[in-house]
Amino acid sequence: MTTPAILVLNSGSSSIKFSIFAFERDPSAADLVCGGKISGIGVRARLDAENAKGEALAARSFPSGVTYEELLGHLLDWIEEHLDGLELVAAGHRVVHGGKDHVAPAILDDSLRDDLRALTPLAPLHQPHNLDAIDALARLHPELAQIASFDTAFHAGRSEIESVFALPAELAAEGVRRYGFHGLSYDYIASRLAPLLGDAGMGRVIVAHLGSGASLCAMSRGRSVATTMGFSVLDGLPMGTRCGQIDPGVLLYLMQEKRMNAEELTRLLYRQSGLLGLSGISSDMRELLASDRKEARFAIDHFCYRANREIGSLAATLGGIDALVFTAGIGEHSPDIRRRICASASWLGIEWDDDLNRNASGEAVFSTPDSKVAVAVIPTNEELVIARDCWGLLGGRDNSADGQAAAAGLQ
Ligand SMILES: Nc1ncnc2c1ncn2[C@@H]1O[C@H](COP(=O)(O)OP(=O)(O)O)[C@@H](O)[C@H]1O
Ligand SMILES: CC(=O)OP(=O)(O)O
Ligand SMILES: [Mg+2]
Repeated sequence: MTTPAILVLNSGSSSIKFSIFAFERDPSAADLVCGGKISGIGVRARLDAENAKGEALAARSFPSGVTYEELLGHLLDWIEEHLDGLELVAAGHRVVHGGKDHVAPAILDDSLRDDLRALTPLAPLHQPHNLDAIDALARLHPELAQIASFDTAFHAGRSEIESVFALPAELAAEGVRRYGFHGLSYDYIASRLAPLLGDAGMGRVIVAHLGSGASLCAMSRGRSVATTMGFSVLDGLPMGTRCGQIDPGVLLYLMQEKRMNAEELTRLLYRQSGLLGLSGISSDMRELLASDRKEARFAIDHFCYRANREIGSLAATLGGIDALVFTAGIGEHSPDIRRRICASASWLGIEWDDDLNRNASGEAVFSTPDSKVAVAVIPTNEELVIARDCWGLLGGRDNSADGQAAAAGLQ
């Protein structure tokens, strides 16, 4: 007897996460069979995996210089060797950019893959890796249904005022717009707001997704109202290696005076800026927090300063906030960064309990009972959102090619 299962792959800028869920009902966290990640890509890559009970299945480091493609190959080999008793019926992928046309999860076919490849210049740290994972899996399992879930989709319902740049209108019609990203993460967090925070969760909420990539999302009733990332994943907060918000005049200066071409600018803005560029030490927040060098402290100070400025801006779009929620690598694991951001945003009515913050593990509220604004940590679960998308497209129907096409409305 084999258990039907969904494999979910989430390729981020510094990590490849995976989860395998049993595919017998609309998935919940309880249907996880095993999962893990390759983390520290570009810094100190390692693979960790565990089963549903939290028991370690793999813990392995890779030599420096190992490429993203090689790591993906190692991960897929590891997964193949651990499919005992499981029959994969679908694979779901996080795809960072869906562009203006793809605003709902979809079954991958050649035409969708071509569309998504064309968006690579808008997300060069992500889109090629997302698509490479899709292609690698198609080679290993040509019959397997593959599904794309888009980071941009959660933000698709924002107002036109929020979504445009003040550029000639033809450019917006062509797709030069603010899309917003980290939508799978925000979608998951939105689903946890009411259970954890009650009415405050359904009110005006800012979610801070602070990972290698970092953004903020202002939500009202669990829907995206405004967000810090824009046309590409460069905008908004400074990140591990990305610059965040920048005056476009800087780019004109670099082109005209420094003669930088598009490739050089791409390298500078996506790979050499942010925490890495500012500190000259590392893109990894853990390493900066552990360093006593003043450059590391300055980079962290700037990161927290920018987060506070952007929280102010998003709070203005909501007319005040009822809750502030932290998630992703830094947001979930660094009480220090959470404390600093709460301290600078305390003018919004935030009061927090230091002990609760320091000891937060899993989902945790760490505001004081009198705080006007609830403050919480919610570990994100982009993989579960993707697994549910797979279920929504394929679930409850027969999983033959005909059944899948019918489920997707293709027949
Ligand atoms: N305990 C920790 N304290 C501070 N930062 C952490 C901690 N654990 C992870 N991080 C940071 O989280 C970031 C990676 O976040 P993650 O959401 O996993 O990244 P990705 O964008 O690749 O999905 C890195 O900067 C890492 O240093
Ligand atoms: C959209 C984005 O920046 O993703 P990540 O944080 O996973 O790099
Ligand atoms: Mg991520």
